Amino acid sequence: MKKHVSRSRVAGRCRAPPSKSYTHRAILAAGYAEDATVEDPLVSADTRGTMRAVSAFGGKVDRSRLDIGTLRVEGFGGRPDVPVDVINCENSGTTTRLVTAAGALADGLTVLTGDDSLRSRPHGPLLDAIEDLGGRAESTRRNGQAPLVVGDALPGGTVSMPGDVSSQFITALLMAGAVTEEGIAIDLETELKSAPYVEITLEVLQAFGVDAEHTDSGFRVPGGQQYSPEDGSYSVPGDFSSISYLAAAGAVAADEGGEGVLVEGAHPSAQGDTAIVEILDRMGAEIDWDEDAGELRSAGGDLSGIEVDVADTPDLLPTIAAVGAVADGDTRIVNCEHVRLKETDRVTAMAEELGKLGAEVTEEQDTLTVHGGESDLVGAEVDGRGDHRIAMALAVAGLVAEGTTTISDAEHVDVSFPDFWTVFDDLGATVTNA
Ligand SMILES: O=C(O)C1=C[C@@H](OP(=O)(O)O)[C@@H](O)[C@H](O)C1
Ligand SMILES: C=C(OP(=O)(O)O)C(=O)O
Repeated sequence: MKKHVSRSRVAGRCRAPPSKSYTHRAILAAGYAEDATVEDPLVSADTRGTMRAVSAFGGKVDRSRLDIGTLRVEGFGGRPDVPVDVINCENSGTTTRLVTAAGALADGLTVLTGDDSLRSRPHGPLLDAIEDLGGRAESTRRNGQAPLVVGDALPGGTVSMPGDVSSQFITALLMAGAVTEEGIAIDLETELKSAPYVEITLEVLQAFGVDAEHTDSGFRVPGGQQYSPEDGSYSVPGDFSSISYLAAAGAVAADEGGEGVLVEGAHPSAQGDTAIVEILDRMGAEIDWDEDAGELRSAGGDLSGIEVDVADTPDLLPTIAAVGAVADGDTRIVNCEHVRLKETDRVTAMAEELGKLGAEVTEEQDTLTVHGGESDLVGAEVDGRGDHRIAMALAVAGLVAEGTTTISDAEHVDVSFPDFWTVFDDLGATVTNA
């Protein structure tokens, strides 16, 4: 599906969708539990994958009360059953990694696959770790990519693994490790990238009554634990990766000193992507975050380029690049090599797609520099590359580009922000179907 976005101004109130990262963890944690409700979950293509996995493992996911924001999960209670069929994780890396470790707990084999993008993403270090911990974990093509076959009742133990490919490997092992006999200790061989996502995991584990902790060399979770949330329920906060597009829209296309874009549901949490507030502020946008009210207001200003380190916040790269294309001077996005391992290589994707709009961009392996203000952006046909974040970031650039920008693969917003186009339109963006 293609969407046309024409140059427009935005303003008004909107609501952040619930966090994808918290929702995945809460649904799987509820699966590990006997019984739990997840309040305000994100229901999107990716989180439906995690729901399917919990069902495949013998849990029951009751969606009948989603109209009031409640997802009821009757868990499989500890070790999962052996699924009767292959689990299709579609486009979701989080589902794949978290379910790989869960499947390794079962007394049999679980087979996981996904779409073309997912089947090109790396899982090797997680598979090696599971093997080292006494389980079975193989890639059918022996290239570390899905389809994957995992199982054989992972007993746990201590394992060394790199931390610079995906933090989801750590999250997966911590969540599964809690129900192993021996627990799991992870020694990191490299620096940890995307570290705040492991903090999200620790926060959710704690809310489900599971102990896990940092160690000098990595993380540790004792075995033999039971998942059980206080009061039987867990409530999901708003998603700051999704908020980044709304705040960025305000920064590039809401009048300075005006009402701006006001995002509700923006409460503080462990999400590293709350850094978007400080980043847009440093770039010169008018940003006010009322943390108690959970309201973030963003309006325009004289934007200028800055240097941003995305080691902890890979999902912000497309947003920052889009704003950088509008700002004066260079925006240098450093430490971004791991952003090449997402739904698509987002470093190349943003360099090439912003280039089609007339931006000058220099791509290096670990750095993306957007030379803003060199020339005005001009609407063009751009490719969403089957990647929700590329499509949404290009929509932000489309607000400023002269004329009309046509974005392909626009339906992929369903992965993390299903209402994106409606919310964008309600804020005043001129969006039409192609
Ligand atoms: O654990 C999570 O919820 C996520 C971790 C990050 O991935 P990596 O740890 O692979 O960088 C992030 O990019 C992804 O969107 C969600
Ligand atoms: C990379 C992402 O998610 P996942 O790894 O779950 O596919 C994302 O949402 O940007």
